[in-house]
Amino acid sequence: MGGGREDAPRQQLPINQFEDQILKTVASNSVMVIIGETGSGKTTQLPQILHRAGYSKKGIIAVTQPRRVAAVSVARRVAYEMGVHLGEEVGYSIRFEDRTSSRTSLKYLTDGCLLRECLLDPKLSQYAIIILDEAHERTLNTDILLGLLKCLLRKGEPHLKLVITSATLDGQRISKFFNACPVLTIPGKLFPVQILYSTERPVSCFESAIETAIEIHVREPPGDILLFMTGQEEIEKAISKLEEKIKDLEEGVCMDAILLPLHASLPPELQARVFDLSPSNCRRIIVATNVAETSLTVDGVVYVIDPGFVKQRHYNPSTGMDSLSVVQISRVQAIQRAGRAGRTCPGKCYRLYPSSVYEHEFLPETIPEIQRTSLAGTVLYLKSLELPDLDVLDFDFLDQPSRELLEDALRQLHIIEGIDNDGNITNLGKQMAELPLEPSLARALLAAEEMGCLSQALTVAGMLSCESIFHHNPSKTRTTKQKIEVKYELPTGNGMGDHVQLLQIYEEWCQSNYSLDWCNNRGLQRRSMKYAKDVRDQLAMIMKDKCESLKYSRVRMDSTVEDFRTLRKSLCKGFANRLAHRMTNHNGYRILCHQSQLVQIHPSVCPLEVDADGLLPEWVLYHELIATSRPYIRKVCVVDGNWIKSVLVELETIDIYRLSGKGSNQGSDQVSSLQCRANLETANCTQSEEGSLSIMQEQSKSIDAARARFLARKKIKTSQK
Ligand SMILES: Nc1ncnc2c1ncn2[C@@H]1O[C@H](COP(=O)(O)OP(=O)(O)OP(=O)(O)O)[C@@H](O)[C@H]1O
Repeated sequence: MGGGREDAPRQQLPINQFEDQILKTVASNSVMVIIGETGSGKTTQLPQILHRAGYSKKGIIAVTQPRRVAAVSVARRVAYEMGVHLGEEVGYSIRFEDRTSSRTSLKYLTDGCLLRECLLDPKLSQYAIIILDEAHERTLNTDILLGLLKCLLRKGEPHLKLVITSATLDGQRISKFFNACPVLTIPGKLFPVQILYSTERPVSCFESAIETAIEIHVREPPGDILLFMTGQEEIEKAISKLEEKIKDLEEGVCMDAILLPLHASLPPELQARVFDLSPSNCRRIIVATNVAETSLTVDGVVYVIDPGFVKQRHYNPSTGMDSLSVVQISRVQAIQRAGRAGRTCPGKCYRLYPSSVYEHEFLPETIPEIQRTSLAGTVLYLKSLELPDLDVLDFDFLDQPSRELLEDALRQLHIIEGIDNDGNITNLGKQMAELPLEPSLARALLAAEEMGCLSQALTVAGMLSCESIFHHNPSKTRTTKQKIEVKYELPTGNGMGDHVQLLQIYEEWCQSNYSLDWCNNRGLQRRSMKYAKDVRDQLAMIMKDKCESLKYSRVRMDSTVEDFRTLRKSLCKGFANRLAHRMTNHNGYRILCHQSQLVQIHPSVCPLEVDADGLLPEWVLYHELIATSRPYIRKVCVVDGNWIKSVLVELETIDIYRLSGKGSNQGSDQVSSLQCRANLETANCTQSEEGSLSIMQEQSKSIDAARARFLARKKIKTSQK
């Protein structure tokens, strides 16, 4: 097999038995779908098959992955199999990290990276073949790529071929989307996985997961365990619980254990630890979120524990609110999870739910992200491509997002000046789309460049890009200070909010020469700070290419109150769509852009200035509006009402009909902008628990509606069968 390393099982991988058939189909078609079981070799072998057949002489073979961890680990594996150095013939490209060279012929990259490349080269001329891998995940980016590539191939790009692969996707539906392209189904996998169901749903899934892990550890033969949890906090809790329980086990009753977390906000070097082989006579227990669900082969994993839940973000366009809720996984996800076992030897998957739940309660597929996320970035992106026949509202998506989501995106973009009154992309909008940031943050950077505070804005963008720089939520830090051993207080943001505080923290850290001790003594995670620095450096490079004011992008260490003020003004430009106004007599806020939202400042926000009556600032902007136990705004910055006057006028005049290219209308769709005005005028009414409750109810109704729409589509499909 090529000039790379030989190992028997690799030759036996099911996909390698279909080499001739795959090559014949690719040769005579521009698009094809390959459905093969988990572990059949789609991700690692298919690109090598095409490479051996000479396709990489015509251009690069690209393989997209929805997740960064997968792109990196699979590229590493394929480089190893081919016996080449990573970054040369085989490389990867993820946001803020490119490990490819002019010799690269197999390139693993995240779907987001490929989308960015389309901006610079809409014909993707350097590629011979694009493999859209893990299409079943239905990430927003993969869905956009499906539509764009369809558009590109329809125009007849003879140099380009497309292969869509999945273990569990409905191949016929994709085939129909691509004019009945051929579907090749590859049966079989290398090793069997035994599925074990619980007889009933446990009272506590968490406890049951811990017990199952301990039981496997005590009773089952050697082999690593992969346990799925819903988020970082739960993972940390599970690891300390497992630690306790393992310590309590009698000596000699079982082998040693190594506990490893795996989640997206873990820095790459710690993520990579799960791919190291375990020392002999030692069992690794990997506790992971769904980042470990697809694509990954963690050599040594024999046992998978699947509690059947996942944390899912859901955006409601009528409230502008994101909710992060724990929901049941889909059957596709359950299959993927089980597929993490049985890759290098036979395995077992413990499903902590009965088979009836799997059959009757789980959705067949995951609701596509495009139907449950804010589409401002997507719409801006599509508009920036300026394809002559592309109408964003009628873009050919595999599953159409709701009209409400698309119109919400247009409204957001108009407020931050990314599109004009007729819905056309502005020059600013084009520049925003070129930055690898969400539109609001991109707009704020551009405004900062104009106002002379680019250095500060770059720092804030870097700091906002990490999940949390604090070892713990700062509100908790204050109460458990003794435990965390915080020796020095952090800067406070001078009452102006989180953005200023983040800037002050970074500048002080910079003064300490990026010292580890400085972080430790202040309860900060050095890794997150380092990540913020890397992102800041990358953004500074990008801005340097875009404009000539690099002198401003070097880290300033001495920002003054005047600089804080300019920074806050520039943030107003980007976050004009995320402004909140305090109610007259108490500290509840109303969201401006979305029909009288009532929200509160999240406890994690740094202390804001209060007036003599104990009232918080009148105007704030926020980074996140999220429904947890109640609707909260997080990452908040104090602004001056005088800076946002033009936004308030703008909000009154938005004409959604015109924005969506349907001419002008003075009718009902203006209601929401007028509502914003009404919100301001009636801002003296009191916020009540019912207010919060009704928002939560609204949110859950919206999740239900998305689910119902999804199921309706499934029903139609079944009845057509
Ligand atoms: N890092 C690795 N270490 C050991 N074996 C590996 C590794 N990566 C892949 N393999 C072997 O190659 C097989 C095929 O992996 P590959 O990722 O190509 O499958 P796949 O069909 O893409 O699976 P999935 O649908 O789960 O992504 C694995 O089952 C395993 O036997």
